[in-house]
Amino acid sequence: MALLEATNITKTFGGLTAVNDVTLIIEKGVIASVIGPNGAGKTTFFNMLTGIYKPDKGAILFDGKSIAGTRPDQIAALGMRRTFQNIRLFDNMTVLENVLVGMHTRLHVPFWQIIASAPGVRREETKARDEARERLAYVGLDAKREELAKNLPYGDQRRLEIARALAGDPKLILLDEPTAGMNPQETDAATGLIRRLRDDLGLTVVLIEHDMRLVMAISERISVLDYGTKIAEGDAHTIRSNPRVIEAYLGKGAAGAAA
Ligand SMILES: Nc1ncnc2c1ncn2[C@@H]1O[C@H](COP(=O)(O)OP(=O)(O)OP(=O)(O)O)[C@@H](O)[C@H]1O
Repeated sequence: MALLEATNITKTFGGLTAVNDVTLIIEKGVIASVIGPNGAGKTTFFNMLTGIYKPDKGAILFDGKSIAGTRPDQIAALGMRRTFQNIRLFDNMTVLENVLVGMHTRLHVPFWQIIASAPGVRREETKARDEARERLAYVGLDAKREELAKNLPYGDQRRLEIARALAGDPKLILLDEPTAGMNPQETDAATGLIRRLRDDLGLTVVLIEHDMRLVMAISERISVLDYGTKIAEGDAHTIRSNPRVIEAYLGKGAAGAAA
């Protein structure tokens, strides 16, 4: 069974169809990418998967459960986590606190115990801190855990977003432009990290990415959106030579010129 099955989903904003009847099936354990020119509907698509928008039409099954229209926090608790195109960290919190926030869906103490600062709460807190530090160590940021998020270099902020997404022990992680704004060294490090998420942690990874070198190197399956419609799908070799994809990126007539 696929981990994620989004079937025929559509989202319109006023007169604009941002995502048009798109189907995406993600098998467990793959690294997949969704690509397409600016405004193609990629982020809107992610926003429907993660509950930020409800699709106007279509079905989304995650791990066998129907989730279209489910709240983002509930979807996160089911094991689908994401990072954002525009980094969304709590700037004035420390690196460690940012990861602890990501774990809130998993704390198992009732609200009244938190108010009363009961021993059970302290135990949970210690456990949560240990786990958060483990995630930070995994992305290489444990030594910076007491720094404010806003003071981290850009590449570290993106890694912190990944650590926070990992804090919920997800099954599926959606990365929206994980290397945007990175220099080549940071991009190489991020590529290695994304591979390890799958190879070491067994996660399923779906990314939106504009860096074609990264997409082609890392993805087993690539889906291409253009004006909200899926125009191609397949492995890197298939996508690279698809005339509709070349046209979408380079304009009409480009496919012939590129051949
Ligand atoms: N909340 C919204 N209200 C109105 N229009 C929107 C909204 N969100 C997205 N759109 C429009 O939907 C279309 C798809 O946008 P989306 O951000 O999903 O594209 P994208 O492929 O992620 O683009 P980029 O690569 O530039 O991030 C665009 O025309 C965009 O202007």
